[in-house]
Amino acid sequence: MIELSDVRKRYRDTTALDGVSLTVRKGEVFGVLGRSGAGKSTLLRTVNALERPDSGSVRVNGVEITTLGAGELRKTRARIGMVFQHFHLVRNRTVEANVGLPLRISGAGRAERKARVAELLDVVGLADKAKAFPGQLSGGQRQRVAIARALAAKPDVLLSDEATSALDPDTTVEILDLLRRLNRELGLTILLITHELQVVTRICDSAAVLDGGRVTETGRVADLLATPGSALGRQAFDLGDTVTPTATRTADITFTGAEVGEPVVAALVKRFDLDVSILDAAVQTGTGDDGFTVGRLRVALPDTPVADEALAWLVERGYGVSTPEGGAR
Ligand SMILES: Nc1ncnc2c1ncn2[C@@H]1O[C@H](COP(=O)(O)OP(=O)(O)OP(=O)(O)O)[C@@H](O)[C@H]1O
Repeated sequence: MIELSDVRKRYRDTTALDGVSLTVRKGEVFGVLGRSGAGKSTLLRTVNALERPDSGSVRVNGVEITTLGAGELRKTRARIGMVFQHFHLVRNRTVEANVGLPLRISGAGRAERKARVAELLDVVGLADKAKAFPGQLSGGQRQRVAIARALAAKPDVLLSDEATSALDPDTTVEILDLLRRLNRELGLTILLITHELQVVTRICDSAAVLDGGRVTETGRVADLLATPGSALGRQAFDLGDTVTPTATRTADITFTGAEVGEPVVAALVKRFDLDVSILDAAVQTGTGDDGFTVGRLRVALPDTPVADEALAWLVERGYGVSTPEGGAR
């Protein structure tokens, strides 16, 4: 659906994108996670052709957009919706006028506009706010209006530029869940950029971590979380700097949905007669890939050959085992 291949972009002495390749499949929610300055906005702007990369290929729906002329570009852009951190609504227009704006621009008649706007406001849960002005709405409601407007032209792709960064935690969750629902119900492909890990773990099927203009890891979110040594997993399971008692070793055991209920510590104690202490634990659940649960447990074990054997046994059974520094065992 969206395919970037070796995309490079420099601004004078700054390399914003340094050979970015990634694939967003049709119908998925894909998150690009990165710190400020990582290149996220530049990446998003290359996808809707607001920015032309210096080199590399950007394909949207099979169309190479880096070489399109103005007319073709307008057509392609019409199939791409966009939402922003600060909503960008027209203040002195009502909610319904804001949502109907793209339809007015594309020349839709009054009756068609009215029907479509009513439908869109219903979808985002704001049917009762049609006559309100943006200034009378909460941040979350404004973002719903912006989402309705982005959907007006029935795009195949929605690009989200930090859509929840200006919202409080509860409203963030509401907007994320709305995006997820739109993805499911409309089959909408969503590419979002964010610096918030929670956005990725909560609604994304797949993700890429962007650092210094490079993709440092990419894949399905559940797989990235389950992979020992992944940066996403390290951030998500922030197990901290737990002190290892002397004469023991520390191991991180990562488990996925199917294994969550298994008493792994009890198994180690019983089967290997080991003295195991739980130092820390965290679980991540997401709606990506129709729901996943991945957990990580930090344990202290005696530094003995039996402990080696026990950890190898866990690996054989499909658990991820790593040292807390992040290196895979
Ligand atoms: N128009 C521009 N001119 C010069 N430098 C730019 C321009 N746009 C971006 N940059 C630089 O490119 C790098 C990547 O910027 P970009 O805005 O893509 O990062 P970002 O991850 O979106 O950051 P943020 O989350 O702070 O918006 C930064 O070093 C930035 O200063």
